[in-house]
Amino acid sequence: MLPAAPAPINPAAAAAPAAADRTGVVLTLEAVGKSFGDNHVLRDFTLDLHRNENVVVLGKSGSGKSVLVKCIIGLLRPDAGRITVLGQDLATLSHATLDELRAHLGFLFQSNALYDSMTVRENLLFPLRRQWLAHRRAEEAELVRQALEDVGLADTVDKMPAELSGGQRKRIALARTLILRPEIILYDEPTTGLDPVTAREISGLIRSVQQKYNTAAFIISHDMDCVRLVADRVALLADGRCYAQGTYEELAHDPDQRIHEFFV
Ligand SMILES: Nc1ncnc2c1ncn2[C@@H]1O[C@H](COP(=O)(O)OP(=O)(O)OP(=O)(O)O)[C@@H](O)[C@H]1O
Repeated sequence: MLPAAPAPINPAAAAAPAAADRTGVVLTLEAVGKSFGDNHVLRDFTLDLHRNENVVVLGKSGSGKSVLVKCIIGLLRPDAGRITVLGQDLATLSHATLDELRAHLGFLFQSNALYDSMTVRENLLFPLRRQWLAHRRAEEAELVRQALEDVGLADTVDKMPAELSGGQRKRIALARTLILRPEIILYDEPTTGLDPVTAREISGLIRSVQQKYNTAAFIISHDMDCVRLVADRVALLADGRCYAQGTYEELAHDPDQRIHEFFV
């Protein structure tokens, strides 16, 4: 069971799992290229993500992080290279198969994308019903309870999003993602707009989710405190490629100026 929020994050609990099983590759980006006219946003971008691994992609504004995420979820088609998600080459998939594959991916958007006119319970039920998991109807209440407990907000089930704080809305958005038990979660700037304490709690929660569900996460973040807390590996996107990758500590001590400037 995950620690109830908003318990202070224990740095030890937020550390990388010591004996994590990282044998399986769940996402492969091989020499991915994407241009818009003369704007060559991605050129030869290569990166792997393993099961139970959190990879954070760093990059300057406009470097192509969102384009990369859109390519991974099949909203944009790369001009070059190959993207394999859970063993499936995206370029070969029909719309229907791509939709099925997306059911194994969770997204946490910067905006949270909660439905304001729905209660927390209805927000959580929405993805279940959209995925036509009708056979699970009997379990729905339990799934909602478990997902809310995972994010430490079991008592908010009948509230409206407008009644919640920014940090609570982020947690509910994560609960809504977790309810489908995704194998990979994509986080887009998960701590943007939150105060430092709440941001740290969300970072701890990202770690807790990883440890409880063995999920892999592909995380876009500018918040270096979040990066330090959640990343097993950091990849730097520059000039359209994976300019450098390593642990937070490795990159933080790299003398290369282009890497160093993110860590000062
Ligand atoms: N649909 C599109 N059509 C044309 N150009 C696009 C499109 N989507 C993105 N771009 C361009 O691709 C480049 C990278 O954009 P992207 O949004 O991926 O940057 P980012 O790294 O996510 O930036 P930020 O950190 O500011 O969100 C930008 O020059 C942008 O104008």
